[in-house]
Amino acid sequence: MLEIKNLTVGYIAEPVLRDLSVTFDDGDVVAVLGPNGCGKTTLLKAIVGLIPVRDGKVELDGADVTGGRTEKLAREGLVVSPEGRRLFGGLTVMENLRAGRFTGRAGPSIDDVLDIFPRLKERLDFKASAMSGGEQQMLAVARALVGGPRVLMLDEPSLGLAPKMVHQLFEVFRTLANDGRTIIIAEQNVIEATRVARTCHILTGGTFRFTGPSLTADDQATVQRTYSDLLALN
Ligand SMILES: Nc1ncnc2c1ncn2[C@@H]1O[C@H](COP(=O)(O)OP(=O)(O)OP(=O)(O)O)[C@@H](O)[C@H]1O
Repeated sequence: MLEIKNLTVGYIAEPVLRDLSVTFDDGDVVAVLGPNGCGKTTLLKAIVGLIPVRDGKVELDGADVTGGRTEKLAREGLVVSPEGRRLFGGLTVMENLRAGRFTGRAGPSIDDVLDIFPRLKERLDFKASAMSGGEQQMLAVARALVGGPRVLMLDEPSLGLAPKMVHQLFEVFRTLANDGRTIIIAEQNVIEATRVARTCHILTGGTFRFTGPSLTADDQATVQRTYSDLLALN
């Protein structure tokens, strides 16, 4: 279980996140929804120690991991697949996947992951930088998966993907959660995110303004309507 307690984070005087608290349960698929610049990336970065926490705590199974080293947290199972992919552009697909195993954690094998993304199987010797944006997105997720994450956080995974691919990728997230992983999807694509998530949080003004289930079509409509209403207010 990943718990965020009274988190305050910022870059300059004015914080981006203020006194934000949330619990991410094992095996849940969670959407963190919000408009450009609301702080979704900031939240994920703060969880994995990429930016300093001003106040509050990050706890993994009750242990305080606030401000931990990103690499060490990945070995403990907290992994972010960042927006903009951040792959090793000069390395091949296979080399990128091998690099993802640095965590030493048990998880899907490279072959397992290639079965999920057959497109990558056909491009194992391609340099990451020579692939399309969508293919790079798949590789970023695949590389995170071979690290055996317990909590996999994805920053805008739909970015640059064709709608059909977004749909397929989000179905993969649902499957991954079935074996106990927590999947946290930071997204602006509210329609796809609400379809796959079980819990949705809406982030505006530095904190979560709405939290709700996303299990039925009615729930999903409620989240989507609330999201539009909150955006209209800001
Ligand atoms: N390195 C930085 N230095 C100063 N301010 C920053 C920095 N990174 C982000 N910010 C600011 O923090 C706020 C939150 O940014 P963040 O990237 O977390 O938003 P986001 O919700 O992920 O947005 P998007 O959906 O556009 O990626 C924005 O106002 C942004 O300008």
